[in-house]
Amino acid sequence: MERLSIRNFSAYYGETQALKSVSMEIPDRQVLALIGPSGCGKTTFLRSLNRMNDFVKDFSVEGQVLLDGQDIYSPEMHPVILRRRVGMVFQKPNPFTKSIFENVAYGLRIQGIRAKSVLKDVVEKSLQAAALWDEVKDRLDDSAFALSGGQQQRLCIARALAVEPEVILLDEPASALDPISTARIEELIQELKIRYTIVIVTHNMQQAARVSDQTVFFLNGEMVEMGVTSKIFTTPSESRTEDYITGRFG
Ligand SMILES: Nc1ncnc2c1ncn2[C@@H]1O[C@H](COP(=O)(O)OP(=O)(O)OP(=O)(O)O)[C@@H](O)[C@H]1O
Repeated sequence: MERLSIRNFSAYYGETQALKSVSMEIPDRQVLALIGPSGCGKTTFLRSLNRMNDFVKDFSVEGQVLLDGQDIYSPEMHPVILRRRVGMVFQKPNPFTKSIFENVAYGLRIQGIRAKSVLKDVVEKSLQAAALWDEVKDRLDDSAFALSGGQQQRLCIARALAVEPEVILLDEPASALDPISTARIEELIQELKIRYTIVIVTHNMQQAARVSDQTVFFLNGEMVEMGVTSKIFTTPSESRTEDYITGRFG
């Protein structure tokens, strides 16, 4: 079953068209990797899935993004609730200037949840799901900035998980991390897909091949091809995909 359906979706920054009538079905509980050369529209596409682009002046869209059948750009969809359902983790870890505990509890606090027992429970579960609990359980009151970059990124993932999203968007989540931290994030993605739908932008083709079930290749705002990752990386249907993955351009 698909979690997200994208139908003839175009996006514009003013007059500049960044996405050209993209259509795809994003299945539930799988990892979808978005690949393509710089400027092809990967980030624009990712940020369109939880309306992060609403903050960009003169940004506009055409077509539809359906989350469980509901158009996320319809007036009935509240962007704050949408972003709770479709969480996002950015390229550079961006913890808040708060304790480890309060970073994870943040989303619940803004929902008005105050009960200590509930907060503690959710913080522990989220940190466990983000594979960080064992490293931080004895110092939850320390500043988030006392953590390493890789730990901070897992903290940001825990923060996203705490509000129980359905979809997690990852924008090059490991590009600022060392190889060991990167491997941990990749392992974590494999664990998370049991429960969540994951969409990841990556410049690292080996990473896309390792972590994703399906891969989509973008070029100049156009979706060239989408398919099972092993097929895209071995026998793509389109010569433009082949040129890119074999390093002939991009
Ligand atoms: N805030 C913005 N204002 C105007 N144009 C933008 C903005 N953000 C992106 N663009 C343009 O939209 C197009 C797609 O950019 P986007 O960032 O989505 O590409 P990308 O594939 O994620 O690139 P990269 O791999 O370099 O991050 C580019 O032509 C870019 O210049």
